[in-house]
Amino acid sequence: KIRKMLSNGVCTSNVQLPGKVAIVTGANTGIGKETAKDLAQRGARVYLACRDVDKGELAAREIQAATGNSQVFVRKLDLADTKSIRAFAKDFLAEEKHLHLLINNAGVMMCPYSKTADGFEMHIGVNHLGHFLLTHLLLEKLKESAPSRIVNLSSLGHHLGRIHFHNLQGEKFYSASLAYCHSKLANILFTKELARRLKGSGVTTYSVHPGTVHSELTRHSSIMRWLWQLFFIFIKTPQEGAQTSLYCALTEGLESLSGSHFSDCQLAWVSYQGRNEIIARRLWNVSCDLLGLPVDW
Ligand SMILES: NC(=O)C1=CN([C@@H]2O[C@H](COP(=O)(O)OP(=O)(O)OC[C@H]3O[C@@H](n4cnc5c(N)ncnc54)[C@H](OP(=O)(O)O)[C@@H]3O)[C@@H](O)[C@H]2O)C=CC1
Ligand SMILES: CC1=C(/C=C/C(C)=C/C=C/C(C)=C/C=O)C(C)(C)CCC1
Repeated sequence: KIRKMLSNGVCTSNVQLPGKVAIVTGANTGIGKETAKDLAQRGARVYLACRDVDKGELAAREIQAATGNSQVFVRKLDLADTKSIRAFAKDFLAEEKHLHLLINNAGVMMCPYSKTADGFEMHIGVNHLGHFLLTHLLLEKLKESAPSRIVNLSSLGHHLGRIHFHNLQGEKFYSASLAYCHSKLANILFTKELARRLKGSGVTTYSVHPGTVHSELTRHSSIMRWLWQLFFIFIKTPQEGAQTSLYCALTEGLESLSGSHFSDCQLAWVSYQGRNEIIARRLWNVSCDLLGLPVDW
């Protein structure tokens, strides 16, 4: 009861999604799985974009059984490898005529220093650059399918984040927890800049702090796992953690708030850096440069 009282924010939308197509990244577990389940329950065709297809298949079967929706598919997507991201997008674009919801949910936290296949530091590489490239590759389809939405999972931790352009890959100095926060700030800046560029396109975008949620995110930190267990009463279930993503994906009339940050199904405060349009534009340009993309898309 106490936890229910503390975990504010329930997506109360009754919107049904027959004929709608959604992608949820990192949907084999945690918040992503619950988000995918809810979208499937509403009748959407849901693609679980997972780096481990076997884990994805288990989740898909569970979702199909729970919702009675057989239109739940698993596709391989490793956000730590731009080749995998491009292959995922190519196959999806060949397979589907529409894309109405892109939930950029997958994430890693507090990894020991490591690099993606393309040499990016793991947090910025997976959490920001991977989703940046994925969004780029799917944007035309989202525009063609408008009204459509992109939801980016960020975190309260973005408040501790800074974009150190001279050390974006953590090569000069590295802290596993701060690297996570930097990448979550990048998610917010990406959302803001994307919203600005998408004005009038019918595609809107939102960033989300899901709350503090029981999941596998703490896998790299025994202290975090211990804290989560000790204070379990304050920690949301993945289903509760999915509510703000669902709110942003489904709530009618949210279009004018494109680019905003949400927590507990309401507008949430963003750090000073997270509101800085100059940093947002510079991060956009640097991200395009790193990924070999044109700046205007
Ligand atoms: N839990 C929390 O308290 C909070 C979570 N968030 C954010 O919510 C989002 C979901 O997290 P949560 O459900 O808690 O965490 P989980 O660790 O439970 O789930 C993360 C998902 O991301 C996937 N993933 C990780 N790396 C990659 C990759 N390289 N390519 C594709 N998928 C990948 C994981 O796959 P696999 O199972 O194969 O590892 C898993 O499916 C994250 O973006 C996180 O930052 C924000 C604030 C708080
Ligand atoms: C201070 C405090 C807590 C708060 C933890 C917070 C605020 C964690 C945030 C985690 C994030 C943002 C993770 C992923 O992005 C607990 C553990 C509830 C227990 C009580 C003491």
